[in-house]
Amino acid sequence: MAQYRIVSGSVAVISIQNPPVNALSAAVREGLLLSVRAAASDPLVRSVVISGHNGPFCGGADIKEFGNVSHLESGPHLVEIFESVEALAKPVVAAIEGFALGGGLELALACHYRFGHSEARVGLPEVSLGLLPGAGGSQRLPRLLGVRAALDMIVTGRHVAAGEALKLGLLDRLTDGNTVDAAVRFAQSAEGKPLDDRRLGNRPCPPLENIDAFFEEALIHARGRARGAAAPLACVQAVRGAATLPFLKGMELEKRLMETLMTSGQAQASRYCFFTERGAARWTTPTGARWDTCRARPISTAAVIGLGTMGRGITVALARAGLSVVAVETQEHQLDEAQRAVSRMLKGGGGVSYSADLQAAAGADLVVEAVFEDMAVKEEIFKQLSSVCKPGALLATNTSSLDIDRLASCTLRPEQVLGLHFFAPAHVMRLLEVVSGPRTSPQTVAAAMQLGRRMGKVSVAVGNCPGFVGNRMLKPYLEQAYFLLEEGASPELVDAALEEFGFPMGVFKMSDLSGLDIGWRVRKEEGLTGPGVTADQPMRTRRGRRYSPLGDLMCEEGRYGQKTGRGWYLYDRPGARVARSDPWLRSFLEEYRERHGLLARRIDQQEVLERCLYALINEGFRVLEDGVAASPQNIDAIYVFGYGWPKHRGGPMFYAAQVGLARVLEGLEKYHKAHPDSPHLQPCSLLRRLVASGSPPIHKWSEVVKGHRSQL
Ligand SMILES: CC/C=C\CC(=O)SCCNC(=O)CCNC(=O)[C@H](O)C(C)(C)COP(=O)(O)OP(=O)(O)OC[C@H]1O[C@@H](n2cnc3c(N)ncnc32)[C@H](O)[C@@H]1OP(=O)(O)O
Repeated sequence: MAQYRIVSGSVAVISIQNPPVNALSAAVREGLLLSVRAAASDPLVRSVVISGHNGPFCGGADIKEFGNVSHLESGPHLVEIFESVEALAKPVVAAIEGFALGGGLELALACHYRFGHSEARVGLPEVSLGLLPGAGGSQRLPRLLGVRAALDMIVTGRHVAAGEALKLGLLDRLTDGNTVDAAVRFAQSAEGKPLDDRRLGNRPCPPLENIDAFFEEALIHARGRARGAAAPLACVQAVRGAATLPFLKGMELEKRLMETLMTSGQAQASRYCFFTERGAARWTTPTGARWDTCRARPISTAAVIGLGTMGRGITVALARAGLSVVAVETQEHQLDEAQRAVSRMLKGGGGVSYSADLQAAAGADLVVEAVFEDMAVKEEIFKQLSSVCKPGALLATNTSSLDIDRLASCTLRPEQVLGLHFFAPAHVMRLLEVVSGPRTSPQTVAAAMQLGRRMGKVSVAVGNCPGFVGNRMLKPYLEQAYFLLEEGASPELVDAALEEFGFPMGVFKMSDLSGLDIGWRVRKEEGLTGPGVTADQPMRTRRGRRYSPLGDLMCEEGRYGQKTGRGWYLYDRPGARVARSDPWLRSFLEEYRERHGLLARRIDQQEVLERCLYALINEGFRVLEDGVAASPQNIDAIYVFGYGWPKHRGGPMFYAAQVGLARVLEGLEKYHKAHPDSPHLQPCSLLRRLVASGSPPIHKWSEVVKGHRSQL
């Protein structure tokens, strides 16, 4: 689908037409090539403008076709089309509005001139799909911008705003007006002028000194950031080809690298993440409410109660989304400090007012309570909010694990109570768990989901249970990590295995960063440790299950992690970030093992991964079984956008499918046999049923889940 028309007597305007993002589907590719040929052969046509229909220039290749070889191979290939564009003997101008991304920018690079709207953005984001710019982009961009700037864009995949693109030389001109009209005028002025120098395929790459050393360093840098992803490294190799090989040889290299990436599990996983991120917007809840059947009331004013780290971040996120926010902190000294911190983050006032009085929340459409994790305190606040707030106002808690229903019961409006579980730092992290209880109304969920989108979050609707989805699944993962320490592993060994898998941080470094005292407080609330535990109770057993008191003992020593300068690792000072091994911890673990008659054994990285990840995945199946998450895709979105699960591994449930459900089951059976006192290792019945049904692909799991739901 490409529209072809002649304007101003001599300019062929080819308009890509494939809403919503004008992706280059087989039909578009067919239409584009036919149009280019028509323009080439029509003697009346003296120049060409390529644009996108109804706004965006082009969002790139059609990602939906990638999983389907027959679709991908039908119609002309992008490389062939772009060659025809570049070879055209008449000037071709790309008129870029909205965005030119991936194949869209590669098309623009094949044009002889690029006109952009001042609000447009351009980029080669293929790397985040586990790919490289495989339609000439890796070869043409370095020839236009030079190696450094091109490599940065290709390896990071970042979107570049029009102003920067102009400075880089990626766009030739900008306009604030109608881009197509401006491009048409320009195309006419270029008619008959020589084009050889405008064809990037004809140009050499601008020279670079110490080319070998430059790429050596680029590779090391990319490897350090890639966390096991292959695409960034392939991008470096392809750009090196552009810098060192003639164009056609470089194109051959690009093709070879692309073929390897395209068929890889990593590209499949990254593509899956692209769609799970967007699919989360089509939410459903355990009570049967759906995204397409309820309308959300817009929220324009909000109050945040409690201005600790979370409350401040939430205030910033809400203000940046354009809401007018009143930030409430009853402790005056905290209020002053918070006001300064929020203003710094917002670089000014940003529509936020401050108060020490809960009454200030009276006029808000939404209240987010973000005080510390103490049920009694939260209950008291919800009681007060119920009477202070205007009718219709939504009351949300930012608890990470406490019971939403209990808080709803403290109010006279349980249908307007929900959880908004932000992740720290709340103004940065993409994930938002929108937690509904059995009495939360569909309109309340709809409003929260809409607000999440406004804040630029990946919002996932989940049901209410301890820890919701993310933290519930994290618990068995953490538990296995503690057990591994008891059995002979070190925090360094466990973290190395997880970081090699692709997590930005291993479990113990993560725990030091977020603070060991948070989990300690939750365990005290749950009666697992603290004054409620009697002296006659065995230290390593709770409620008939294996329990590791290691985290509690660390807290009793005042080792809360980075904030105290000591945790699972040692830090130079409280608040410092660089983790060093701590000889104290080694002795502490040795003494602990001796005291409890535990024999340290050799533990390898494979066991670390299988015990920690399979336990987490197993809980994911339970979450599905219970209906707390609506789909495995939602669980994966939570883990990728909130817990650092590497995108190129798709998320825990996708990973389980990729490893093979039968293998995961076998692993869990093996470990449960070795550790029968650890119920999290006992394979859950949904996993067993899926394996018994022949391990269907992930998008078919819901059929097996359906007949199987427990009543929450
Ligand atoms: C030989 C191979 C050569 C080249 C390789 C490539 O070109 S790979 C593709 C490179 N392009 C991209 O990675 C861009 C991906 N898209 C985006 O980043 C955003 O969608 C975009 C374009 C910035 C628009 O964002 P916006 O927030 O406005 O919309 P949204 O993301 O919700 O997307 C709307 C619907 O369009 C679907 N979609 C987006 N891009 C593509 C695409 N390239 N192919 C197919 N479909 C695409 C997206 O899934 C949404 O669908 P929906 O059903 O509504 O969820």
